[in-house]
Amino acid sequence: MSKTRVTPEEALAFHLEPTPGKFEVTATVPMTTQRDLSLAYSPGVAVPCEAISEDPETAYDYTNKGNLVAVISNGTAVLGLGNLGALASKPVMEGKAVLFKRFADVNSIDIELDTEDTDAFVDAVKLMGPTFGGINLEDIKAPECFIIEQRLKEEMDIPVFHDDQHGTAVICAAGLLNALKLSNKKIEDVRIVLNGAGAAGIACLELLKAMGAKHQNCIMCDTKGVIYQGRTEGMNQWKSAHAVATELRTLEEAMKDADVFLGVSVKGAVTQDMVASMADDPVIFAMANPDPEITPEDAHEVRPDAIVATGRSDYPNQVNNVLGFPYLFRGALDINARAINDEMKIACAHALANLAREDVPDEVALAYGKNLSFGRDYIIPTPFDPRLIHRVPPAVARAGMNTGAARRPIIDMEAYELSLKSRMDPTASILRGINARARANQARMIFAEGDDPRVLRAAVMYQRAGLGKALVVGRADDVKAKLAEAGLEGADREIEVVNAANTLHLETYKQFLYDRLHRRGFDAQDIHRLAARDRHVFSALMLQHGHGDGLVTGATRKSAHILDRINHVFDADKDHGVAGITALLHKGRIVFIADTIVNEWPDEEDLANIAERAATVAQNMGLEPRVAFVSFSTFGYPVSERAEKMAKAADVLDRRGVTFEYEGEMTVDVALNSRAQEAYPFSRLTGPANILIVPARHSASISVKLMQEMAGATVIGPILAGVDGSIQICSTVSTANDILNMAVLAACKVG
Ligand SMILES: NC(=O)C1=CN([C@@H]2O[C@H](COP(=O)(O)OP(=O)(O)OC[C@H]3O[C@@H](n4cnc5c(N)ncnc54)[C@H](OP(=O)(O)O)[C@@H]3O)[C@@H](O)[C@H]2O)C=CC1
Ligand SMILES: CC(=O)C(=O)O
Ligand SMILES: [Mg+2]
Repeated sequence: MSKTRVTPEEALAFHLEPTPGKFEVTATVPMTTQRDLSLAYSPGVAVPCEAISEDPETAYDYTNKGNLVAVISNGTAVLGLGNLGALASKPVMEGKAVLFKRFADVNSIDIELDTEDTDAFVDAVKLMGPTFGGINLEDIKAPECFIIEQRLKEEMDIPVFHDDQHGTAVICAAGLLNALKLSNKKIEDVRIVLNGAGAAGIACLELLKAMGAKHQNCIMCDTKGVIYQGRTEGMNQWKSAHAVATELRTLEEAMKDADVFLGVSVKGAVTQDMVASMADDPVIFAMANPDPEITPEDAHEVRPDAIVATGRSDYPNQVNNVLGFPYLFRGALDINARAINDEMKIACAHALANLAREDVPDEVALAYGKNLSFGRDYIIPTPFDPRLIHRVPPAVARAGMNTGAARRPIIDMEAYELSLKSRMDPTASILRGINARARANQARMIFAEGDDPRVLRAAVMYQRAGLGKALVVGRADDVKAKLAEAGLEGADREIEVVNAANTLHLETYKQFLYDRLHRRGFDAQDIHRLAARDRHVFSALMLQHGHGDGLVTGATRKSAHILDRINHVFDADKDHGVAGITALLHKGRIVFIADTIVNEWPDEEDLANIAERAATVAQNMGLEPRVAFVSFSTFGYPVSERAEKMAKAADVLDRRGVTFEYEGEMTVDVALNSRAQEAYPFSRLTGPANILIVPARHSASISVKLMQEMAGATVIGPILAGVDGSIQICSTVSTANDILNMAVLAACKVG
């Protein structure tokens, strides 16, 4: 993994632009009309106020309390930079707030308290209790942080969690579980040296001991060296609890033959000589921020056998509490927890450790520019792993419910996990319904491109998810080798590998193709080549003959090429009413755009066909279709012959007597915005359109790609509709997950 260098200028510009700081507050309710104002403010607001006064628990229903966390600091231990004071800690606290939002959809606000007085700090936070669903304490130095957290926990009825203590401890434990697994060592046996006896250090050692590390095997150091029994200088009760009977006095002495070094102290506290003196296969977590106790380069130079982690995002193995606090709070908030207890933290550590041992999704590889698989450079999931949001909070919530921390236990855990998926990824809720249908259908899915690792992984996922049988077209030895390379050794035995050499049907396929193509310029030799050597044609022939129920292809070749090949076997063209429909998912909304693949320049009859196809797809995906024929004019103004066909397409549908809603022609804003639609009371649309029929393929392509690039919309499709066989064509940039989604669509026969 290459180091991403950030210059000081870039860092300042990032915080300055586009507006100073890192977030703003936006309203979730309409605030436009007089009526909105009457509801949001006086007099309407009085009603929830009285309801909460009568029953305080309803604050979780009528206010944002249940999803609002305060990140609170006094700036006495800002990262590893020391006591910079409350104001200077604000960039870190704003940063934590946006991490809460980005990774777990927790709303969060930073609060910097200008005091080093423990009582004043506790009083201030306590008084804020009604506002928040949880309190995340941050960068408060030890030992005051222990007193502050303890008192607030006792005196408040919402989770109070000092991130530098417990967030760090959870991640450190998760990473260590996996690092020890890789170096074949047991936590009960290893000698651990921890440098930095502050907030993070004390909590890390406490959790590791709760998970099996032996007191006598753990040496803790601070600025004065080893914390041994009998030491008096620079001590406090929290350090004393970890003092051991030992002759060792310095970090250097302690490091000799140690199996594990954990650094939560300051930059450069560890030397190469110290690392060189460690036991075989040493584990080094240099977690000080922003600069570690020793860089991975320096550690590896003297100990190539070391497993090294840091707190930074620009090295492999980022052991940083960003993997913990968003998900711990998500799980805790979702059960309206009274506290985050040890069981919830340990459940979080195990969920993280287990996730790192699983196959890594392509989205993660794309974000990091590298394929990751469990090993010395990947012992802990990366922050951009999309599975974290639906794997970690349920583990935390379950542990909270089992230990009495929940005010409102979750009844249906499966539904909860699905809601977490859709919370961060709007595709998930739509895919949920069709996934269930696909599972019920148990379709035999043909994956045409068995030489592509993404396709192979999608095929294995399809089968392992219980969606049906995966039939992979490819060479058996190649499939086996590529699966092993992708970390799926032996999975070739689960799927069925099919090819022209092992099928019993090649002659039947060839005869079919010959009958279809011999008057279109194909001789017997061409037919043999197509049937036996072209996997798209071969796969289409399998589907045509009922030797599979659906087909997914397109990951390796452009869609025009694929469509041409499929047309050798099926009538997948404009003249047979086939259309390509692309679903765009953005901000919890789904809009279909058509035609994105088949009709280059459709006339009004074609446009009406496309609308019918798109309506069927929408219905098959559980939506009530509302079609808008879009252009640059609305109901004849401005006048242009280019827009005429869009208005005429609606007339064609009138004649056909279709039963879904449609209207046109109109501009995209009128189509999508109910307020803009108010200017056209005669319109037959009862709400914003969810299907946009565009004038030509180029406008479809431009719209889809613009939404994808500018707005970050999720794209599904193009979904091929109207073919006499369930075929889906994915794109060459598809991830394994995208390919799996297309297989699910094919299994549901949405087209
Ligand atoms: N990767 C991650 O996720 C996280 C990393 N951290 C990092 O851990 C470090 C400590 O944070 P935190 O615990 O909150 O801070 P604290 O101020 O609570 O504790 C700092 C501790 O480090 C010790 N220390 C300072 N300098 C040295 C040194 N040269 N050698 C040995 N010990 C030293 C101090 O010793 P003494 O008691 O003698 O003063 C103190 O015990 C920071 O660098 C922070 O960025 C923290 C949280 C999360
Ligand atoms: C990561 C973090 O919380 C710290 O370094 O303080
Ligand atoms: Mg911190």
